[in-house]
Amino acid sequence: MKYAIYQMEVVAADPEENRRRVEEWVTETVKRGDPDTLVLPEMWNTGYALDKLEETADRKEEPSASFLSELAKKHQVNIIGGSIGNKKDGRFYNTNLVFNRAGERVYQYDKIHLVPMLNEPKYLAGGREKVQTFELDGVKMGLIICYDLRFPELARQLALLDAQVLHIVAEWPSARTDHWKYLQLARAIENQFFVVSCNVVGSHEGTDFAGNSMVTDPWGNELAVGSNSGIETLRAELDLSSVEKIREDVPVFDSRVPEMYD
Ligand SMILES: NC(=O)CCC(=O)C(=O)O
Repeated sequence: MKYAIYQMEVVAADPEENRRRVEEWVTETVKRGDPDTLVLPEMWNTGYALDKLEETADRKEEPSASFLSELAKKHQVNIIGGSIGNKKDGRFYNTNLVFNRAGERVYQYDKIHLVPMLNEPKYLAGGREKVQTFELDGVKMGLIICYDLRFPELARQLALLDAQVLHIVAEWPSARTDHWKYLQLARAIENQFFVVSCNVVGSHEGTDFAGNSMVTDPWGNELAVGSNSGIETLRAELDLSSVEKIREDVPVFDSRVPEMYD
């Protein structure tokens, strides 16, 4: 499966401009290569201007859901739609959306863990639905959002549901770049699946974002890494047969003793 990842700069509180950037990137990226799956970052519509969500956030995933669905259908490409600032049932959420090549929404997830360092608990409600897998082109996959990466239980839950690829969409600050990179390697190695991440660059109100979007294979090899501060398209091709091979060579899942952990 061929990936293209948009390490973008999000304009805080300007969803229209961000949609323009995403549409231009999707069109150019599909024209220049032949990706199967595109990946966008966290909160790509509103950025981290959380005090402006009343004016800028989607309402029940619109207009982002229709926008992404149309792009997926038009270009016949799967889209891991990062996440969006989203209002539903009177509260704001950090909501992920995934679309297949037919433009069908195959997954939706609200970020569970709210990050205190970016004031999320003051403005957002945390999702309370368990993570699930979804399928794109017959491959089982999972997704978590940024701070969720620090909670290994989520990634393990997805591995136990047989995910072959974990996506992480993020706006991770450069103050903790090492954590961002090492935690991804750990999640890939301990769960023996691919980890595909998409972070942003640029800054908002004194917080610089770390770039370093990554593709890591189930052995912990880095197949692609973005720069610290450049707007970039990362491309990588995943050989999904390596998941089974590595799980045979180092049979972690057969060696588990779940009654000792639960
Ligand atoms: N957007 C985020 O969730 C940032 C997470 C973060 O800064 C950290 O875990 O450190």
